[in-house]
Amino acid sequence: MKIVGLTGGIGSGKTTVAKMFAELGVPVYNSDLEAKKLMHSSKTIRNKLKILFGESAYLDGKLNRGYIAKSVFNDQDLLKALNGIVHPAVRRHFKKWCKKQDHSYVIQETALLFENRAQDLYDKIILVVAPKEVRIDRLLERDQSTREDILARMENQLEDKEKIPLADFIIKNTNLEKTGERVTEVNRAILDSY
Ligand SMILES: CC(C)(COP(=O)(O)OP(=O)(O)OC[C@H]1O[C@@H](n2cnc3c(N)ncnc32)[C@H](O)[C@@H]1O)[C@@H](O)C(=O)NCCC(=O)NCCS
Ligand SMILES: Nc1ncnc2c1ncn2[C@@H]1O[C@H](COP(=O)(O)OP(=O)(O)OP(=O)(O)O)[C@@H](O)[C@H]1O
Repeated sequence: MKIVGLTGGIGSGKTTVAKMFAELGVPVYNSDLEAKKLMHSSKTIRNKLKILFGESAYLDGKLNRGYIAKSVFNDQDLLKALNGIVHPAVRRHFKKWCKKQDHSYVIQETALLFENRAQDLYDKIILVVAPKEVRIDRLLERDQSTREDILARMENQLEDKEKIPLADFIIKNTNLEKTGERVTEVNRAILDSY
């Protein structure tokens, strides 16, 4: 079974594109979602996060996302420490998940693929792109975040122009119908390449 990475900057439309692949029968692993589940369910991770962020890491037993986000996206060392706790656990969990899938390829949706220099873990890499201002507008509409919050996350991610030469397939996501057509095309190209 081949492993395909699906990445893109914040608000590019990774999850939207991942759902389109899932509709074509491709098993999809959402790293953001699974990371959060692990941060909730793993006692080891909970304890490490409490040491790093104090008791405020959890609020009423639930991950205090707002507090953690505010802390890490303005502090590189803290962000590195958080990534160092969460990312290895996600990698282990993903490997186990893969063993349960039955398809010629699976997709791992992950925001920080190139940032983590994880290219070698994948057989193919799909990059979702959209203009920065479009991404910001989408996020302002979707979340309660401010422009400043969004820019702080973007600053911890590579620019599209740095990622484009490193990807096998680019999906430009500005028009949903065209994105759907491109997803069908990329799925076919991946199936034909094995
Ligand atoms: C800081 C947290 C609590 C904020 O939660 P929140 O629900 O607001 O955001 P969510 O996880 O849905 O991420 C939304 C987007 O933010 C960006 N983002 C998230 N984590 C990071 C990070 N470590 N570095 C840069 N950008 C990030 C990505 O574009 C991501 O798609 C959360 O993102 C987190 O726990 N991050 C650390 C784990 C991680 O790196 N996850 C991403 C890949 S495994
Ligand atoms: N082509 C599009 N046209 C209009 N809206 C879109 C399009 N693609 C995605 N959206 C909307 O933009 C927002 C961001 O999309 P999505 O959640 O798929 O991005 P993401 O890259 O997974 O985001 P994040 O990095 O925050 O996880 C969502 O509200 C989604 O419905």
